[in-house]
Amino acid sequence: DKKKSWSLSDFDLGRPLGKGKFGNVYLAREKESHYVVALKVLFKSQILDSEIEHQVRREVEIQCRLRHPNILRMYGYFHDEKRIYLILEYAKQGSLYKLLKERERFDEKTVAIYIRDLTRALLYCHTKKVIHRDIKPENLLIGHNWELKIADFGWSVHSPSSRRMTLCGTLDYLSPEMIEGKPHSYAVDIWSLGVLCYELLVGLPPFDAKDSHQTYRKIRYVIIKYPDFISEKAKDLMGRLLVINPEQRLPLTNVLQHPWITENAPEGAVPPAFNPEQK
Ligand SMILES: COc1ccc(/C=N/Nc2[nH]nc(C)c2C(=O)Nc2cccc(NC(C)=O)c2)cc1
Repeated sequence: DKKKSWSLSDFDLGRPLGKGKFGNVYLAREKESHYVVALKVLFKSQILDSEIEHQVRREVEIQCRLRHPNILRMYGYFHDEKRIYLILEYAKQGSLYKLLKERERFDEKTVAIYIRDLTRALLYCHTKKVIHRDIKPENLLIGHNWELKIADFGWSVHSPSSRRMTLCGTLDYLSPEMIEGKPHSYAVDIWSLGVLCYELLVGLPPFDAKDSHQTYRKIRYVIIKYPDFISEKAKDLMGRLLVINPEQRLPLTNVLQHPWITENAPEGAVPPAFNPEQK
């Protein structure tokens, strides 16, 4: 419940789920209800040194307000003298990044389901005036029933924004306007939807290159090669998302009506269970 103020003594701590730059994520169980959560522990010292306090504050205020089946819930937060603790939903299967590494790439029906669910989550975010700005496999978690959850709103902002991004992590998902430091809007999430669709189908991001200059160049001129196993309809959708001019990108509502989505992810279709032995 919202009123309660939480503290570490309310939880039994479990195994570490992952180690991040600013702290670690632990499996945890609330003592009274036995409810299982993920506790993201951030070190205040690290946050103050990196001057990302505003970013953490924004991540909390945004993620606490969002309620959607494909967005990882934040139930609350608390802090002690050294650390900030974010009480997050536990997504059992881990990151889509891990799953993609294990399976190399996914079939078109699975990818269409993930793109459908992600599009619905982004539509919801955009109605709440939130741009995620950092959609990539590392920031997408997979729940108990293999459903996709957008996590890590550390980079999200209230639109419109032209906040300079210190470029950390992969460049592969940056849109042309973000590379040029131009004011950007919701359309950056539409661009990254196209990048993600390609990477899930192929196993490599579309603008992958040996160095960042080549990646920049490929992004700015949208230089993409589609392997021949990609269907015409999938290519058509990606071609309408990976468009230089943000205004000309396919609006999210039209993504849900695209034939590749309606034919491969019909209403009610759910992601397949990935059994470890299924290769
Ligand atoms: C290493 O194998 C793993 C298998 C499953 C998990 C599940 N993580 N689930 C989560 N639920 N809510 C949150 C937040 C998380 C989470 O942050 N996971 C996480 C964090 C950092 C790295 C990873 N790594 C992987 C491989 O998933 C997962 C985490 C690790």
